[in-house]
Amino acid sequence: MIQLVDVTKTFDRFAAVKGANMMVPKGVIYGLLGPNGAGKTTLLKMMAGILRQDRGTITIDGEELWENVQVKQRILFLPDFVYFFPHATIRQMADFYEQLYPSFSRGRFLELQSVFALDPNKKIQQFSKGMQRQAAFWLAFSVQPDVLIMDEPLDGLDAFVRRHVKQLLIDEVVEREMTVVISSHNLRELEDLCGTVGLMARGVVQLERDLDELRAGMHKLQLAFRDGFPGELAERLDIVHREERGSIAILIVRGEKRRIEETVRTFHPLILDVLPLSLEEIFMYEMGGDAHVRETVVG
Ligand SMILES: Nc1ncnc2c1ncn2[C@@H]1O[C@H](COP(=O)(O)OP(=O)(O)OP(=O)(O)O)[C@@H](O)[C@H]1O
Repeated sequence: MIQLVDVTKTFDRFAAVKGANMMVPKGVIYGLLGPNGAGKTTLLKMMAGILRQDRGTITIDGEELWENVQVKQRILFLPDFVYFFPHATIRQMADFYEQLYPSFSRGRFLELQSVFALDPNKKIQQFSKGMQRQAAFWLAFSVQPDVLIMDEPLDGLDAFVRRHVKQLLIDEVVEREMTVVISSHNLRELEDLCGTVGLMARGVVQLERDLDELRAGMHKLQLAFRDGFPGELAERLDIVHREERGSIAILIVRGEKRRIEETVRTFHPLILDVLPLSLEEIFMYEMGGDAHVRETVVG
């Protein structure tokens, strides 16, 4: 489990991360969402032990991270701009990773050659940007880390490779209980991958949600009543949004579907339809007040 408590990082008096709290259980894929400049990269670098926080604590399975070699050997960080030694080939980088990480698996490296289809003896700098990113994934999966932290890693990968990489991530989580933290400014990019999403804005993790719970906790209703919408019903529901289209009322309501239906039925509606909401719609309503964050994250 990764835990951040009251973590702050300031650059030249500018607080990029301001008292952030975050909890990532073992064996989940956690999506860190947020607009440009929200503080995601700064937070991930601290979580990977590359940057030191000014205040607060970061622990992995209860152990302090900073300058703790044993803990850091279990973590791999994939930055948004991946660095390779000048003139190095994938094979040479693999040799380097093998020295650095006791968990590096030569067998896994050879196995993944068929997935990534890159020449391991070619200089990485001669690959295209997307191919270099694939090389970084190939090496990362060969390291078999307990914790994989990635900063917008899917940018620049074509749809085919992206699907393969997502599947490999899911397999590693299911088979080895690897913990994954992945940042993006696009909810759509993460929704088929992540179980939990944290939303970061202005240096703070504003909300953390389990996506299944989020989906189960908000619904869209279409309702009609013989004598207009009963005022008492509005008081008994947790209404996030309401609009009228002729005699039909459209409501966005927080709560469990069965309970909402039971409550509405006691008012004898002529029409009661409960419609599913997309994750994007749910996020939009959850972040109602913050139009900038909402637009950047859900597009
Ligand atoms: N080394 C640094 N020195 C000064 N300011 C920095 C430094 N690194 C980050 N910042 C500032 O901290 C804020 C957060 O930056 P960060 O890169 O963490 O955001 P982000 O959420 O990853 O953004 P993006 O989605 O654009 O990559 C920005 O205002 C940035 O200018």
